[in-house]
Amino acid sequence: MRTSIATVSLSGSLTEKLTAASRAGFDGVEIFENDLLASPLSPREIRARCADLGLSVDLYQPMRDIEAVPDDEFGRNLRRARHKFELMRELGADTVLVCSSVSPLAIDDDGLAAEQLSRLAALAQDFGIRVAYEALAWGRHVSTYDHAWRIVEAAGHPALGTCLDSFHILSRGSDPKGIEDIPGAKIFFLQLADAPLLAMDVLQWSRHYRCFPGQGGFDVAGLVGHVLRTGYDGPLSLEVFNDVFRQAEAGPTAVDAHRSLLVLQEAVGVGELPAPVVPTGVAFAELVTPDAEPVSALLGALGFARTARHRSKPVDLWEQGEARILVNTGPAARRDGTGLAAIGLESPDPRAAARRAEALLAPVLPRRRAPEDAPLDAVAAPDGTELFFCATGRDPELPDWRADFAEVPHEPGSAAARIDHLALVQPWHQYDEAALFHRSVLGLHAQESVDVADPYGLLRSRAVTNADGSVRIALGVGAAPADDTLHAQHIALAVEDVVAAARAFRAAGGGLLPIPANYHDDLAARYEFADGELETYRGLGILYDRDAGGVFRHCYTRTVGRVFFELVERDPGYRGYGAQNAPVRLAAQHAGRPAR
Ligand SMILES: O=C(O)c1ccc(O)c(O)c1
Ligand SMILES: [Mg+2]
Repeated sequence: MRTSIATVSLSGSLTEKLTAASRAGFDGVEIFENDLLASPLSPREIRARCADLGLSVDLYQPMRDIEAVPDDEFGRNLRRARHKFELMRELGADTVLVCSSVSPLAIDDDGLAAEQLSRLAALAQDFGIRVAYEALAWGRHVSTYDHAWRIVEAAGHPALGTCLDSFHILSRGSDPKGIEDIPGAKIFFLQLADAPLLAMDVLQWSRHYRCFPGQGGFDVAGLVGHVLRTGYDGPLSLEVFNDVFRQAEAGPTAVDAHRSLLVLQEAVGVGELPAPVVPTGVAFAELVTPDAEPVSALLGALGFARTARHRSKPVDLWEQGEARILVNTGPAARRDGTGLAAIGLESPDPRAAARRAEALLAPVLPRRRAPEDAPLDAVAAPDGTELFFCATGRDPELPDWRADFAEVPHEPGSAAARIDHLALVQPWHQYDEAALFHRSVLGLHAQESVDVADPYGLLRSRAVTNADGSVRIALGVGAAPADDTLHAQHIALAVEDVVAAARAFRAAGGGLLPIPANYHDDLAARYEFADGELETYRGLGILYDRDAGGVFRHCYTRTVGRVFFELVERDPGYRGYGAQNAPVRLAAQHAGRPAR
């Protein structure tokens, strides 16, 4: 289907918005009047720019407070409309959106509304323009889509149809099934937006919190299904008022937006995307560091052995049980400092996984870094993390990343560990995008978002997982840029006995994050422990959580650069990540930071 986006959904000048929409692959745009008014380009020049960019002008909007008013007022409205229709002719836009009136002058009289809209449509028709009437959820007398349709139907003018907007329909709790009672040819336009489920005034909700389909709590795909069954054949158009997107760079937002429509079309059974290939485990996590020494010391104390070295690059492989960490001291590290740069995901079909990612607009990374390297499929996540699709030692037909590594002499490791989860820091404006990306590109399931108090801000975190929990990625975002997200990036290792692992780590010279005594005093109030158990936790800085499925015990290492490790002992039924304890952890990490 054709895809379109309202210019209000993107940041920047009108030309920046148009360029971003075109680059991301949209077919058309809805031009918001304010964007046009503020543009130095004339309507004709805007039309030419859109044509150059391969964009059609699918809608001009909005016209407000037109209908159901006293006759003299309506006369003035028609005069205003004539001006706009002349402008639209220059602009090359053939459909105008009219929002249901919010004016105190509007009269609660459907007959009058129908008659005046019909007169407006007659004028529009002279200009070759169609009028699409939309019910705003906060309209004065018309606030539901079925009401707007009844008025359009009563008007009975060929140049008058309705515009459906998923936000207005779903925020009001209207049943979208009734859409199927509208003839598709009378649905002149379809605007799509999702939103998080919030209990707030609907106007504020609409103007500040809309998001792209799949990023909120509405069943937008279900609504689109109803619309398609009417025979609607216009574009799927995104109209998203969102405070974050207003500030974020238009280019990435437009890509995010277009991805949401690709996923939506897949959900309603139109368009063709390669099927998701869900990862089945974590092959490795890759740290980059300009200084291998502290990272090696940390890994050594955690029980990892350096088992192999890359044949052509400054990359070491460290292993412990099933957990594998690559330590890369190449050029990227000198630029970015110590951090988590890449994740290897076990994939049943690495090529197909990459094809889906590419179809969903993920940047594809070169398959071969050097002529002698194994050809690996990899893409970049929105936060820049490189995702490698791996087949580790599974199939001689598939390239194995380990073939690039030559074993080095090492002691056999004793401890058993695997990667329980990885926590990534998202850019502040890409939290929703990150969840949609991991869900749609990787086929992971997104858990509820949790808010965690940080002494200097708020951390929001949302985990994406596969069905058996062998892939768990926590996507976090801090309120404050850069500095306060310092302590969110980490690698959590699942161990069989966290007490033994913490003791061994400490005995090997590792530094555990100290946890305040108040925390353990509170644990004593909340739970009953065996004799000495709590004292053990207190001594090691082990935190404790419990849900219906079981117990979670965990502790943290000191931070190196932007990354730290967590040791976790998870009962199989426990689903969380100890979010309950995260404020204490964050405070302890801040307290332990060198003074600035
Ligand atoms: O918030 C508004 O005023 C507004 C304007 C035009 C729309 O299409 C809409 O859904 C909302
Ligand atoms: Mg709308």
